[in-house]
Amino acid sequence: MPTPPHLVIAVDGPAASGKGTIARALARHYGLPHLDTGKLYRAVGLAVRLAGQDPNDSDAATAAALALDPELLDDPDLMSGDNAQHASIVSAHPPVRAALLAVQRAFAAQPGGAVLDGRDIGTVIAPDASAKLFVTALPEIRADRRHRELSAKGDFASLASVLADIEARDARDSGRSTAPLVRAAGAALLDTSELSIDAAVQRAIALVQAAISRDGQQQV
Ligand SMILES: Nc1ncnc2c1ncn2[C@@H]1O[C@H](COP(=O)(O)OP(=O)(O)O)[C@@H](O)[C@H]1O
Ligand SMILES: Nc1ccn([C@@H]2O[C@H](COP(=O)(O)OP(=O)(O)O)[C@@H](O)[C@H]2O)c(=O)n1
Repeated sequence: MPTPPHLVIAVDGPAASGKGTIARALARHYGLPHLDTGKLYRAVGLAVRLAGQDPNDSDAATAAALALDPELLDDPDLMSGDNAQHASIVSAHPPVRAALLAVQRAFAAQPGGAVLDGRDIGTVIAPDASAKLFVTALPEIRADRRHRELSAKGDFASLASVLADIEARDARDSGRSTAPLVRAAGAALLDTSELSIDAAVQRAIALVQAAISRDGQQQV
Protein backbone atom coordinates (compact mmCIF):
# COMPACT_ATOMS: atom_id res chain seq x y z
CA MET A 1 0.00 0.00 0.00
CA PRO A 2 1.63 3.33 -1.01
CA THR A 3 1.87 6.09 1.59
CA PRO A 4 -0.85 8.74 1.03
CA PRO A 5 0.36 12.22 -0.08
CA HIS A 6 -0.88 13.82 3.17
CA LEU A 7 -0.31 11.50 6.11
CA VAL A 8 -1.30 12.70 9.56
CA ILE A 9 -0.59 10.31 12.43
CA ALA A 10 -2.18 11.02 15.81
CA VAL A 11 -0.50 9.37 18.81
CA ASP A 12 -2.18 9.80 22.20
CA GLY A 13 -1.80 8.17 25.57
CA PRO A 14 -1.05 8.65 29.27
CA ALA A 15 2.24 9.76 30.82
CA ALA A 16 5.32 7.68 29.98
CA SER A 17 3.38 5.15 27.92
CA GLY A 18 6.00 5.42 25.18
CA LYS A 19 3.95 7.60 22.82
CA GLY A 20 6.76 10.10 22.23
CA THR A 21 9.26 7.33 21.44
CA ILE A 22 6.77 5.78 19.03
CA ALA A 23 5.80 9.11 17.46
CA ARG A 24 9.45 10.01 16.82
CA ALA A 25 10.09 6.59 15.26
CA LEU A 26 7.00 6.90 13.04
CA ALA A 27 8.13 10.35 11.93
CA ARG A 28 11.54 8.92 10.96
CA HIS A 29 9.95 5.95 9.21
CA TYR A 30 7.57 8.03 7.10
CA GLY A 31 9.89 11.04 6.69
CA LEU A 32 7.46 13.39 8.45
CA PRO A 33 7.92 16.24 10.93
CA HIS A 34 6.99 15.49 14.54
CA LEU A 35 5.43 17.67 17.24
CA ASP A 36 5.50 16.70 20.91
CA THR A 37 2.46 18.74 21.98
CA GLY A 38 3.13 18.03 25.65
CA LYS A 39 6.09 20.41 25.41
CA LEU A 40 3.70 23.28 24.62
CA TYR A 41 1.74 22.67 27.83
CA ARG A 42 4.98 22.13 29.75
CA ALA A 43 6.23 25.51 28.46
CA VAL A 44 3.04 27.21 29.68
CA GLY A 45 3.41 25.53 33.07
CA LEU A 46 7.04 26.64 33.26
CA ALA A 47 6.22 30.24 32.30
CA VAL A 48 3.64 30.39 35.08
CA ARG A 49 6.12 28.94 37.58
CA LEU A 50 8.91 31.30 36.58
CA ALA A 51 6.55 34.24 37.00
CA GLY A 52 5.69 32.99 40.49
CA GLN A 53 2.03 32.60 39.53
CA ASP A 54 -0.50 29.92 40.47
CA PRO A 55 -1.12 27.31 37.75
CA ASN A 56 -4.74 27.11 38.96
CA ASP A 57 -5.18 30.76 37.94
CA SER A 58 -6.79 30.41 34.51
CA ASP A 59 -6.17 34.05 33.52
CA ALA A 60 -2.46 33.88 34.36
CA ALA A 61 -2.05 30.56 32.53
CA THR A 62 -3.95 31.83 29.49
CA ALA A 63 -1.81 34.98 29.32
CA ALA A 64 1.29 32.75 29.45
CA ALA A 65 -0.08 30.54 26.64
CA LEU A 66 -0.87 33.55 24.45
CA ALA A 67 2.63 34.99 24.94
CA LEU A 68 4.53 31.71 24.85
CA ASP A 69 8.30 32.16 24.64
CA PRO A 70 9.72 29.47 22.29
CA GLU A 71 12.99 29.54 24.24
CA LEU A 72 11.20 27.83 27.13
CA LEU A 73 10.92 24.72 24.93
CA ASP A 74 14.68 24.24 25.42
CA ASP A 75 14.71 25.00 29.15
CA PRO A 76 16.42 22.26 31.22
CA ASP A 77 13.48 22.28 33.65
CA LEU A 78 10.87 21.66 30.93
CA MET A 79 10.84 17.88 31.35
CA SER A 80 11.12 17.75 35.16
CA GLY A 81 8.53 15.95 37.27
CA ASP A 82 7.50 19.16 39.04
CA ASN A 83 6.93 20.88 35.75
CA ALA A 84 4.84 17.96 34.45
CA GLN A 85 2.36 18.60 37.29
CA HIS A 86 2.23 22.29 36.43
CA ALA A 87 1.65 21.40 32.76
CA SER A 88 -1.21 19.11 33.73
CA ILE A 89 -2.83 21.82 35.87
CA VAL A 90 -2.58 24.62 33.28
CA SER A 91 -3.72 22.30 30.48
CA ALA A 92 -7.10 21.80 32.16
CA HIS A 93 -8.06 25.47 31.58
CA PRO A 94 -10.14 25.61 28.37
CA PRO A 95 -8.72 29.04 27.28
CA VAL A 96 -5.17 27.66 27.56
CA ARG A 97 -6.10 24.82 25.22
CA ALA A 98 -7.80 27.28 22.86
CA ALA A 99 -4.67 29.44 22.77
CA LEU A 100 -2.55 26.45 21.66
CA LEU A 101 -5.02 25.04 19.13
CA ALA A 102 -4.05 26.96 15.98
CA VAL A 103 -0.35 26.19 16.13
CA GLN A 104 -1.04 22.45 16.51
CA ARG A 105 -3.65 22.38 13.73
CA ALA A 106 -1.27 24.26 11.42
CA PHE A 107 1.48 21.76 12.18
CA ALA A 108 -0.84 18.88 11.25
CA ALA A 109 -2.00 20.64 8.07
CA GLN A 110 1.46 21.23 6.59
CA PRO A 111 2.12 19.74 3.13
CA GLY A 112 2.90 16.03 3.32
CA GLY A 113 1.46 15.71 6.81
CA ALA A 114 2.96 15.21 10.27
CA VAL A 115 3.08 13.07 13.38
CA LEU A 116 1.78 14.64 16.60
CA ASP A 117 1.69 13.13 20.05
CA GLY A 118 -0.23 14.23 23.12
CA ARG A 119 -3.58 13.66 24.79
CA ASP A 120 -6.18 15.07 22.36
CA ILE A 121 -4.60 14.70 18.92
CA GLY A 122 -7.06 12.10 17.65
CA THR A 123 -10.07 13.72 19.31
CA VAL A 124 -9.54 17.50 18.89
CA ILE A 125 -6.41 18.51 16.99
CA ALA A 126 -6.63 16.08 14.07
CA PRO A 127 -9.91 14.14 14.29
CA ASP A 128 -9.56 13.26 10.58
CA ALA A 129 -6.03 11.88 10.98
CA SER A 130 -5.06 9.12 8.54
CA ALA A 131 -4.06 6.90 11.46
CA LYS A 132 -4.68 7.14 15.20
CA LEU A 133 -2.90 5.23 17.96
CA PHE A 134 -3.72 5.13 21.64
CA VAL A 135 -0.56 4.04 23.42
CA THR A 136 -0.79 2.72 26.95
CA ALA A 137 1.04 0.60 29.55
CA LEU A 138 0.48 -0.42 33.16
CA PRO A 139 1.02 2.47 35.61
CA GLU A 140 3.83 0.66 37.46
CA ILE A 141 5.68 0.04 34.21
CA ARG A 142 5.24 3.64 33.11
CA ALA A 143 6.49 4.84 36.48
CA ASP A 144 9.53 2.58 36.26
CA ARG A 145 10.38 3.91 32.78
CA ARG A 146 9.95 7.55 33.81
CA HIS A 147 11.91 6.96 37.03
CA ARG A 148 14.87 5.57 35.03
CA GLU A 149 14.62 8.44 32.58
CA LEU A 150 14.57 11.10 35.30
CA SER A 151 17.38 9.39 37.26
CA ALA A 152 19.57 9.38 34.15
CA LYS A 153 19.08 13.14 34.00
CA GLY A 154 20.04 13.60 37.66
CA ASP A 155 16.44 13.97 38.94
CA PHE A 156 16.42 11.50 41.84
CA ALA A 157 12.73 11.45 42.81
CA SER A 158 11.72 8.12 44.38
CA LEU A 159 9.91 5.50 42.31
CA ALA A 160 6.89 5.84 44.63
CA SER A 161 6.67 9.58 44.08
CA VAL A 162 7.03 9.20 40.30
CA LEU A 163 4.16 6.68 40.34
CA ALA A 164 2.04 9.02 42.49
CA ASP A 165 2.76 11.93 40.11
CA ILE A 166 1.82 9.86 37.07
CA GLU A 167 -1.40 8.65 38.67
CA ALA A 168 -2.36 12.18 39.74
CA ARG A 169 -1.72 13.46 36.22
CA ASP A 170 -3.63 10.58 34.60
CA ALA A 171 -6.64 11.30 36.83
CA ARG A 172 -6.55 15.06 36.15
CA ASP A 173 -5.99 14.63 32.39
CA SER A 174 -8.76 12.02 32.07
CA GLY A 175 -11.23 13.83 34.33
CA ARG A 176 -11.13 17.33 32.88
CA SER A 177 -14.14 18.58 30.93
CA THR A 178 -12.29 19.94 27.88
CA ALA A 179 -10.30 17.55 25.66
CA PRO A 180 -9.87 14.82 28.27
CA LEU A 181 -7.41 12.01 27.76
CA VAL A 182 -9.54 9.37 26.07
CA ARG A 183 -9.10 6.83 23.30
CA ALA A 184 -10.39 8.50 20.12
CA ALA A 185 -12.96 6.81 17.92
CA GLY A 186 -11.05 4.67 15.46
CA ALA A 187 -7.79 4.74 17.43
CA ALA A 188 -5.87 1.47 17.54
CA LEU A 189 -4.86 0.43 21.06
CA LEU A 190 -1.17 -0.29 21.57
CA ASP A 191 -0.26 -1.61 25.02
CA THR A 192 3.52 -1.41 25.34
CA SER A 193 3.70 -2.98 28.84
CA GLU A 194 5.41 -6.12 27.59
CA LEU A 195 7.00 -4.76 24.43
CA SER A 196 10.57 -3.59 23.91
CA ILE A 197 10.95 -0.22 22.21
CA ASP A 198 11.75 -1.96 18.90
CA ALA A 199 8.75 -4.29 19.17
CA ALA A 200 6.44 -1.37 20.07
CA VAL A 201 7.67 0.63 17.07
CA GLN A 202 7.22 -2.29 14.69
CA ARG A 203 3.69 -2.83 16.00
CA ALA A 204 2.94 0.89 15.61
CA ILE A 205 4.11 0.85 11.98
CA ALA A 206 1.92 -2.20 11.31
CA LEU A 207 -1.10 -0.45 12.87
CA VAL A 208 -0.51 2.70 10.80
CA GLN A 209 -0.16 0.63 7.63
CA ALA A 210 -3.43 -1.15 8.45
CA ALA A 211 -5.21 2.19 8.95
CA ILE A 212 -3.85 3.56 5.69
CA SER A 213 -4.92 0.51 3.69
CA ARG A 214 -8.36 0.50 5.36
CA ASP A 215 -8.83 4.14 4.30
CA GLY A 216 -7.66 3.30 0.78
CA GLN A 217 -10.23 0.53 0.51
CA GLN A 218 -13.00 2.83 1.80
CA GLN A 219 -12.21 5.37 -0.91
CA VAL A 220 -12.58 2.80 -3.72
N1 LIG B 1 8.47 -0.16 25.08
C1 LIG B 1 9.35 0.41 25.92
N2 LIG B 1 10.10 -0.34 26.71
C2 LIG B 1 10.98 0.22 27.60
N3 LIG B 1 11.16 1.55 27.73
C3 LIG B 1 10.43 2.35 26.96
C4 LIG B 1 9.49 1.84 26.02
N4 LIG B 1 8.92 2.88 25.39
C5 LIG B 1 9.47 3.99 25.91
N5 LIG B 1 10.39 3.68 26.84
C6 LIG B 1 11.18 4.62 27.66
O1 LIG B 1 10.27 5.14 28.63
C7 LIG B 1 10.48 6.53 28.83
C8 LIG B 1 9.18 7.28 28.50
O2 LIG B 1 8.94 7.13 27.11
P1 LIG B 1 8.29 8.31 26.27
O3 LIG B 1 8.25 7.87 24.85
O4 LIG B 1 8.98 9.61 26.56
O5 LIG B 1 6.82 8.35 26.89
P2 LIG B 1 5.67 9.41 26.74
O6 LIG B 1 5.98 10.26 25.53
O7 LIG B 1 4.42 8.61 26.59
O8 LIG B 1 5.68 10.22 28.00
C9 LIG B 1 11.66 6.91 27.94
O9 LIG B 1 12.84 6.86 28.71
C10 LIG B 1 11.68 5.82 26.88
O10 LIG B 1 12.98 5.57 26.37
N1 LIG C 1 -2.03 17.29 23.78
C1 LIG C 1 -1.72 17.42 25.08
C2 LIG C 1 -0.41 17.15 25.54
C3 LIG C 1 -0.13 17.31 26.87
N2 LIG C 1 -1.09 17.74 27.71
C4 LIG C 1 -0.81 18.02 29.13
O1 LIG C 1 0.55 18.25 29.36
C5 LIG C 1 1.07 17.36 30.36
C6 LIG C 1 2.49 16.99 29.98
O2 LIG C 1 2.40 16.26 28.77
P1 LIG C 1 3.60 15.35 28.24
O3 LIG C 1 3.12 14.69 27.00
O4 LIG C 1 4.84 16.17 28.13
O5 LIG C 1 3.77 14.32 29.42
P2 LIG C 1 4.40 12.86 29.37
O6 LIG C 1 3.35 11.97 28.79
O7 LIG C 1 5.63 12.93 28.47
O8 LIG C 1 4.73 12.56 30.79
C7 LIG C 1 0.09 16.21 30.41
O9 LIG C 1 0.03 15.58 31.68
C8 LIG C 1 -1.24 16.88 30.05
O10 LIG C 1 -1.84 17.45 31.18
C9 LIG C 1 -2.37 17.96 27.26
O11 LIG C 1 -3.26 18.31 28.04
N3 LIG C 1 -2.66 17.80 25.94
